[in-house]
Amino acid sequence: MYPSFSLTGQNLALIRGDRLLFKDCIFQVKSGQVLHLKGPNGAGKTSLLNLICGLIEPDQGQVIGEFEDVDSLSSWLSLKTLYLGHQLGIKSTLSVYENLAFYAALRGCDRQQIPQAISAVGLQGYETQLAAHLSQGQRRRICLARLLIENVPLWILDEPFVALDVKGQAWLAGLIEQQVERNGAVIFTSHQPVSLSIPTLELSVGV
Ligand SMILES: Nc1ncnc2c1ncn2[C@@H]1O[C@H](COP(=O)(O)OP(=O)(O)OP(=O)(O)O)[C@@H](O)[C@H]1O
Repeated sequence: MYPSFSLTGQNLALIRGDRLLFKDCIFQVKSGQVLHLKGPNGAGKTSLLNLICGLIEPDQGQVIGEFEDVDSLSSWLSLKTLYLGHQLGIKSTLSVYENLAFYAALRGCDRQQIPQAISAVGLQGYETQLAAHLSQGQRRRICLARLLIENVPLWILDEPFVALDVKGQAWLAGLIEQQVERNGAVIFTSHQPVSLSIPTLELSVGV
């Protein structure tokens, strides 16, 4: 079980280019919770995820974190968060295994978990295939295998269900539920309805 934590967005406003994407945006997600960000294309969901991760600064308001063991929110986020964005972060010239070994080394994780993770995402038999030669859904699965290798309490997932088949979507929903059972938290965006068997917080992003 992960130690308890919370992230709170207080009266956030964000301008990108010359457009106000959102203002007076308030949210809270605690360990053991799931937050689904909703809104039409261009509403600012990815921008809000970037803001929560500290990659961009709000024009107003702030994100406050409560957590143990780490002295600043930026340190906590870099150690305790896995952010899987639209860009999969997969290197085409590396194999499935090598892509995951790269992230395991980066995060100081045990490589021995990689074969099991590859199998769990349905890529057994593809270990030595270059990512360039895989389908979009299979490339997405490499990226999702990181959830099984990097043992962190907060998952931030931007459209994680895209390109997954029906079975893959159900598998990912189950993985999110397991993360919550471990006292982790998940913030995700999805244009598709997502059926989770646990209560889900929702936030509509936009002005
Ligand atoms: N660096 C930037 N400079 C200027 N405008 C930006 C920048 N980044 C994003 N935007 C604009 O902010 C708006 C919101 O983008 P964002 O990606 O956050 O939307 P979204 O809700 O995630 O959309 P989608 O559902 O299509 O993924 C868009 O109009 C986009 O063009």
